[in-house]
Amino acid sequence: MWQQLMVTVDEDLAEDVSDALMDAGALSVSFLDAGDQPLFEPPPGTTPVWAQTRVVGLFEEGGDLAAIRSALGGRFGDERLRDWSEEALADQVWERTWLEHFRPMRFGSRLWVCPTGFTVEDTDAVVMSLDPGLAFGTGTHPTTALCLEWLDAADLQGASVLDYGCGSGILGIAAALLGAAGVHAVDIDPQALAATVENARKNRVGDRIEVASPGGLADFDSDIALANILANPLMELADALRSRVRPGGRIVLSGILAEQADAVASVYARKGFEMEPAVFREGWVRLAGVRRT
Ligand SMILES: C[S@@+](CC[C@H](N)C(=O)[O-])C[C@H]1O[C@@H](n2cnc3c(N)ncnc32)[C@H](O)[C@@H]1O
Repeated sequence: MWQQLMVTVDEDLAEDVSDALMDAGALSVSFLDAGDQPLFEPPPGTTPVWAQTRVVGLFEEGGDLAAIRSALGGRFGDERLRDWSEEALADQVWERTWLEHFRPMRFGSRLWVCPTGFTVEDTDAVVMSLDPGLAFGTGTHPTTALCLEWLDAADLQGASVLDYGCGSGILGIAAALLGAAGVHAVDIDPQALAATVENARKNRVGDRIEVASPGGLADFDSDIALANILANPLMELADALRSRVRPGGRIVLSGILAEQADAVASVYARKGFEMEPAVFREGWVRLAGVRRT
């Protein structure tokens, strides 16, 4: 058994209360919209913000939740911590719980990502079955979705693809299912490489996907390199990624916040890529470009 401790706070206090719950021994902390209060109208290109957040700490059975409540009240003020509640939870596999809310999703015109056990009633569909394990990449994040839509619209027949920062392997596997002849999938996280191998096997493209850590990457030139990481590592990796894209080949970058798009695009333009206009979604950006010949 486990126990959950929940409290509603104003949005600006949520991070501090989360840190305090972790310091008090929480195994994880998550944020929920606190319910029916109005959503602030988000300015274009930014992520919506809720006025109040329900902060949920997960603890092992037997922890003294009353003492934790009292300590947080003393630190932040009881009046700022509203609607405390506690709940006992039965044992379950936590990293899989979210899969209950994961449903088939379509990206572009024909590419679908489906949790194991679901089917898609569309005869033209290209369907990826996905269990991300502990690695990032289900298609629910806007940056992954932007890359999947780019792949759906591209001609990948016979292409050589690099998936740099592969996470669950979602982008490389999508490329293989859409016709790529070979994919190199790279990550610094061994769990991501393990998830990619397993997901590639499940989607019957294991023979076309090679996984490696950045230092173990084989010598090759790709037609397309995808990297959904974050703006700073993408700028640091510009030379390494350029060296993996053949002249005339394409680069697709995401994990970039809207306000970082110009900086990342100009680094890649300086490295010899003809950059296209950025595509924006929910405060995130996808950049794409062609390596000049
Ligand atoms: C945001 S996730 C993207 C996962 C997946 N490609 C997607 O689009 O959903 C970023 C991944 O990049 C990996 N990563 C971060 N920095 C890296 C680096 N310098 N080299 C290789 N992988 C890196 C992380 O471990 C993580 O799995």
